[in-house]
Amino acid sequence: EVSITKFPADERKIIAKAHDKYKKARAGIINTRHGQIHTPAFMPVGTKGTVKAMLPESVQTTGADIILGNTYHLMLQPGAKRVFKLGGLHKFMNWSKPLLTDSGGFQVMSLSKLRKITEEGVIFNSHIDGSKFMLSPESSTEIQYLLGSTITMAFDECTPYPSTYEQAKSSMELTSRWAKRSRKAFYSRDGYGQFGIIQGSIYNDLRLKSALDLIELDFEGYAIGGLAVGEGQELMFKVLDYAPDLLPINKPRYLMGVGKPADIIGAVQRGIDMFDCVIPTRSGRNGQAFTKYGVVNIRNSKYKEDNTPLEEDCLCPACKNYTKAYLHYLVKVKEILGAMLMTWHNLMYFQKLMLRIREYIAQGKDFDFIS
Ligand SMILES: CNc1nc2cc(C(=O)NN)ccc2[nH]1
Ligand SMILES: [Zn+2]
Repeated sequence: EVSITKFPADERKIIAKAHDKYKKARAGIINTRHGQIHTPAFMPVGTKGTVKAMLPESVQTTGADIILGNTYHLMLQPGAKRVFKLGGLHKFMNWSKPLLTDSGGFQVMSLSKLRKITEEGVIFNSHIDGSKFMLSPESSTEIQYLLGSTITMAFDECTPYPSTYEQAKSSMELTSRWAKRSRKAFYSRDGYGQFGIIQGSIYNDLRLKSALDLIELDFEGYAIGGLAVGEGQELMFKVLDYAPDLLPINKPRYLMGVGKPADIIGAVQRGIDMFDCVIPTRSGRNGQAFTKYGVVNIRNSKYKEDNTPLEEDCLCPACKNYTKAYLHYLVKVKEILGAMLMTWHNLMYFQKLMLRIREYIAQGKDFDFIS
C-alpha cells in the first residue's frame, strides 16, 4: 500500500502492484464527483461533446468510466457560456460520468489559423469563421469550469518534436509559468481536480525541472505531454522509462494522446494510469477494426463474402448481430451504420484490453499480451 492522498475529496487506492518488470504498473480507483475511474483507464475522445457515431449510453456499455472533451472546439461552437447556461456539458451531452477536458493548447496549435503566442497566452483566429479568440491559462481554466469538467487540464504549450534543447527549455519554462497561473485560476471543489502537464521534450533534465515546478503547485494529477508527436514508440518509451517516476506515486499519471494497444501496454508497464486517443473511433470510421487476430481493414475485398463476425466471442452489436461481409459493404458505401458498428466494436476492444490489464496487475501477473 502506498500512502494515499485526496483526489480531491476522496482517496485514490493503489490496490495492487505488479511484480518485477511490471513493478511500476499499478491498478487503482480515482474517486470523483461524477463517479469512479478504474485505472489503468482509456478515455474515448468526444471532441465536440459527442463520441462520434456513438450514443453516450452506448459508450457506457463499452465500459468507459470517463470521456474527453476538447476545449478548443467547444469554446468556438456552441461556446462555453452557452453550455454553462444550458446546464453544463454533462447535461448537454447526457453523460453523467466523469469528463476530462483538455486545455485547448494542443488543438489551437494544430487547427487554428494565424495564431500568435505571447506571454499572456495564444491569440488566434477560429478555423471556422476567422473570428478572433484568445486562450490563456485564465481563460482556458474558466472555460473548463463553465463546461463543468470533472478533470481540468492546465494550459500549457505542447513542445513540438523535434526541438533543440534550447527550444524545449524555453517552451518548458513557459509551460511552468502558465501552470502557476492555471492553478491560481482553478476553482477548487471536492470531487473535481486539475492536472498539470509536464513538458521538456526528450531531455531528462528538462522533464525533471518541469516535474519539480508542477509538483510545487500540488495538482490532483499529472499528465505527460509533448509525446506521441512524431518521436516514435522507441523514443517515447525512452522518456517513459524515467518520466513517470518524477511524479508523485500516489497521484494519477495521464499520458496524452496515446495510443495503439502496444503503446498503452508499454506505458502501463512504465507507470502510466490514464490514456486518451482518437485511434479506436477515427480508425473505426475509416474501416479499421482492432481484433485479437490483429487489425482488420474491413474494406479489403477478401471480406466481401465473409459471413463470420469480427470476433466470435465479442459481445458488441457488430460481432453479435452482423458479419464482416455486411460491415465491409456498409463501410464501402459509406453508410452511417458502418461507422457506428465499427466504432462500437473498437471502443469495446480498447475497454476489454484495459479491463484485462487491470485484472492482470491486480493478480500480479505479466501482461505482455498484445492482442
Ligand atoms: C496524438 N498525440 C498527442 N500528443 C499530445 C500531446 C498533448 C500535449 O502535450 N498537450 N499539452 C496533447 C494531446 C496530444 N496528442
Ligand atoms: Zn465486437
